[in-house]
Amino acid sequence: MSRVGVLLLNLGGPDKLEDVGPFLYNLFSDPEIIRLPFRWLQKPLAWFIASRRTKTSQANYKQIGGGSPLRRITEAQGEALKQKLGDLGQEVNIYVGMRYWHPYTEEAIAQIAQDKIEQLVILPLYPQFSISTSGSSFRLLEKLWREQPELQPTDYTVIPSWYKQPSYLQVMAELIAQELDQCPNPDEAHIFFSAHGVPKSYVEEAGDPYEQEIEECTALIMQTLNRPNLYTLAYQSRVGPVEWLQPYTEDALQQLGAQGVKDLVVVPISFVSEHIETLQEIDIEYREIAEDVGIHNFRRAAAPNTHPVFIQALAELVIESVEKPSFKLSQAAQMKKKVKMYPQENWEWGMTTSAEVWNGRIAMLGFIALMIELVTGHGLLHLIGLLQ
Ligand SMILES: C=CC1=C(C)c2cc3[nH]c(cc4nc(cc5[nH]c(cc1n2)c(C)c5CCC(=O)O)C(CCC(=O)O)=C4C)c(C)c3C=C
Ligand SMILES: [Fe+2]
Ligand SMILES: [Fe+2]
Repeated sequence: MSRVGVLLLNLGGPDKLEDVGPFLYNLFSDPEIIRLPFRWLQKPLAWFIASRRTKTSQANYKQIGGGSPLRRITEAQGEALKQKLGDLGQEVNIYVGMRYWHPYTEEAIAQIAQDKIEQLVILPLYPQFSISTSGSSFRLLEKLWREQPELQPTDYTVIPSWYKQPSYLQVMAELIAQELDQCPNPDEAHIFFSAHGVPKSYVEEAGDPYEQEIEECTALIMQTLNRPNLYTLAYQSRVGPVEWLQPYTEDALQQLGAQGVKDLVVVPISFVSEHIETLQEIDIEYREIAEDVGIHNFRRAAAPNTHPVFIQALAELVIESVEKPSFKLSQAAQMKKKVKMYPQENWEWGMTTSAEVWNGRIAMLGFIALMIELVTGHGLLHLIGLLQ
């Protein structure tokens, strides 16, 4: 029997307040998070935005105990999954690969090679695909294995997205029902799906399937729940002044308040663990907005975390993917053929470095323009909304 490993991909989060600055720098250095026409601009801009955001972000992390619970929860999910798969007769090693903080994806793949894993299942802990999340992690894996082919396991398979998985839909429905049943009139409470947003251009220009997968997922959860409640889908956590997917959570809450909604169950939909956007943004910021507009019974469905039905869902995904023919990172790219990844690379998944096309003179002029803009606060990046 071959040695099987499961690589859980996740975003990562700062463990303590001092980590917030470097974590934000890593995040904004990712061209799948800030899409710029020039690669050389990425690092200076990441440094600039991270420095400006660190204080606010630290204040938010302070409100949830001084750090992200993401590592702890992801590792607990991994432990529970290993146990569950063992019970089902499938012995596996579990690895956690975070995109922007420890334990980094680089560390995970080094360990996978050291453990001589022959068959690897790559499972992103994002139910829906986005260029900015699973796409970014897949791209990193491709790059790492291209640079160090000796680290690549003999066989691997990717699960690109899994929002239709029946046990996942079931756990989401159960978590919502639990909150509805605490309301005075359970059928009258409004269900409010709050998905993490992405800039609108990701969907409209780069072909990110994220919005469509979120909409489909929401409808499937409502079908599984099978209750008569009205529901809304909105997008949270907008960063910067460019347009993101709409409606924005804060606007939708105000609208529902104005319509006289009193009981609300918020459902975080794009992430499977508690993190800063659930514990701080929803539980503190959005609750305050809701209460101000008269929504007095504001409840939130818990994230699936280590709920046994959720762990069952992950186990089913792994078992199915081991049995099926393997699905490669290049196929994940092909499947999303219209998905444009790095803008610097001519909007393709491949590694053609178009940066070389830009001659030194243009780069130097651009660099001077950036420096002037950072000092004066005026210029093209402010105009197109990349700087505030
Ligand atoms: C499916 C989930 C997520 C999508 C899509 C996503 C896109 C996205 N995020 C930013 C900017 C930030 N994200 C930050 C934290 C953060 N993001 C997600 C998930 C998605 N992001 C999670 C789970 C977390 C939190 C990790 C934790 O610490 O618990 C942050 C840092 C926090 C803050 O300062 O608010 C930023 C910044 C962009 C720009 C983007 C799409 C382009
Ligand atoms: Fe984010
Ligand atoms: Fe946020």
